[in-house]
Amino acid sequence: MSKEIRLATVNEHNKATDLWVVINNKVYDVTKFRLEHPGGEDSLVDVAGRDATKDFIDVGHSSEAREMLKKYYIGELAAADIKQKSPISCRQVALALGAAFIGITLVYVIRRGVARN
Ligand code: HEM
Repeated sequence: MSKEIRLATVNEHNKATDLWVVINNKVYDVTKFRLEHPGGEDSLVDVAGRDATKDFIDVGHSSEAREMLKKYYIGELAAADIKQKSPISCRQVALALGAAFIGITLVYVIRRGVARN
């Protein structure tokens, strides 16, 4: 089993010469990579010791960049530090409301049609 790393531990590795980041609940040591990073050293130092998932995704990194991550993988973020997603997403609520609205409208239209005849 892969090693579980606490977020508090990741937070300690927050400088250029000791640089860990979390991306998609996986922990990476990019201390050496920072000097080779095509997006510059600073963008990595800015997120040192913390969750960089959003920053990494926002840049729109290539599949090559995502593939490179494997090289720097050191472990999984501890389960206790993983934010649980709400079981019901906003999208599901919107879909359910949309379906209910269409259903009610259909019943109304059909009933009016039946009443006319
Ligand atoms: C930690 C793992 C990371 C790896 C392995 C990585 C790798 C790369 C690679 C290979 C590129 C070249 C373009 C591409 O192939 O997409 C790139 C560009 C870039 N990266 Fe990263 N990156 C990482 C994290 C980050 C983070 C956390 C940020 C932002 C805070 C960032 C910001 C950028 C920027 C601004 C560019 C330049 C984009 C451009 O000029 O088009 N990267 N990165």
